[in-house]
Amino acid sequence: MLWYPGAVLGGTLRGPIPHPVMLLGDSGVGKTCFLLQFKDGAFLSGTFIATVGIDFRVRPPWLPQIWDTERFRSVTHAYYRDAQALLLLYDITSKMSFDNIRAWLTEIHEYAQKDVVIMLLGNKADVSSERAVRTEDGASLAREYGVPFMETSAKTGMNVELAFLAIAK
Ligand SMILES: Nc1nc2c(ncn2[C@@H]2O[C@H](COP(=O)(O)OP(=O)(O)OP(=O)(O)O)[C@@H](O)[C@H]2O)c(=O)[nH]1
Repeated sequence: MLWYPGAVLGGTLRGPIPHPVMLLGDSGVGKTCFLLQFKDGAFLSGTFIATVGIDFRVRPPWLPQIWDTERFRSVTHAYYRDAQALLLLYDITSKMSFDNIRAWLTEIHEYAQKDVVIMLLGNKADVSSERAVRTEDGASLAREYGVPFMETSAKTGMNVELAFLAIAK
């Protein structure tokens, strides 16, 4: 466990976080935004996020222990081994991203440590008009795999800090 310095987190969260935490999930589910929301409460939309994404690829100094896995695809499996906690995201407006969760979990069980802490997150919960995955379906899949679940929004910040707190327990 380590304590993240306030400068890294911003906001109010101070506490032990498993080291390291990885964010997983299909492209576009909101991993980068989720991380940014956690880091400083900011939400970036549209094209600007692509620019930010380039910085993520070289892992900025303020982000030493949290890896945005999509950007490190080629070495992902090695990183799985070191992860103590995984946040697995799908997009509630994308049925495909939800359907792919089973494949992600298979990969996790194959490569991650046996005692890794996993949490399933249905992100973009603020876009209720375009919802394609029911909350019950997310909860039921999570039950099937024995992992905790909640819906989040990297845009409004809903449950973002809570998710990191939950995996820190
Ligand atoms: N409405 C809404 N949009 C979101 C949310 N999270 C992310 N987005 C948008 O979804 C798009 C993809 O977000 P990213 O954070 O780049 O997704 P990613 O999972 O990092 O995608 P890759 O980098 O391709 O792996 C962006 O246009 C974001 O603005 C959310 O909670 N609500």
